[in-house]
Amino acid sequence: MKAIQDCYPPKYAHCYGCGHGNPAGYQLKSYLQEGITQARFTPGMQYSGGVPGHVYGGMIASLLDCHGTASAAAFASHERGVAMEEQIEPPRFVTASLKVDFKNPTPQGVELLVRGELISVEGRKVRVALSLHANDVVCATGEMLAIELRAGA
Ligand SMILES: CCCCCCCCCCCC(=O)SCCNC(=O)CCNC(=O)[C@H](O)C(C)(C)COP(=O)(O)OP(=O)(O)OC[C@H]1O[C@@H](n2cnc3c(N)ncnc32)[C@H](O)[C@@H]1OP(=O)(O)O
Repeated sequence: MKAIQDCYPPKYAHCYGCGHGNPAGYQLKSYLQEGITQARFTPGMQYSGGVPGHVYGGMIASLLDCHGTASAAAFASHERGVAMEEQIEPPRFVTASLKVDFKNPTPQGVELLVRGELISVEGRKVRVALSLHANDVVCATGEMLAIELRAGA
């Protein structure tokens, strides 16, 4: 199955978190299946937070950020009745607002699961509920407002 980010054309594939054309980035891969988006990622040990053994909060926020915009593009496409991979120019969403709640420490050295669920689509605005899990524990939740860029932007 093709990842949502792998549908981004090369000129939009340089995002540090999710661009498949950025060899120094995370190259996050998100998938839409049965109405839910999911991504899996294991941060390197250099992304240590202040407490030994815990992941840095900025890393967690960036995973929610990149998974959220990918989710918004996939959800909006689905609402329009077309899959991401069927489009030459899929919709481009950027983060206007991202709220993160850190619920539990996120352990290092563990594969993290990031999930997204559609809250609403209102014109160019897509709201996505996000969560990040480690060992089946919810470590963070979030809510994103993603905005579709205007044509030609
Ligand atoms: C093909 C694959 C590509 C793939 C591309 C790959 C992208 C990967 C992105 C990774 C995630 C990121 O880090 S993205 C990078 C971080 N984000 C950014 O740099 C975005 C910076 N901000 C902007 O460029 C701009 O503010 C935009 C594009 C978000 C919105 O500007 P605009 O297009 O002029 O739209 P504007 O009229 O202002 O707003 C539209 C509607 O949204 C509302 N709105 C706007 N901002 C907010 C806000 N913060 N909180 C609440 N509501 C807001 C407005 O009230 C309005 O509602 P109403 O009046 O219509 O009701």
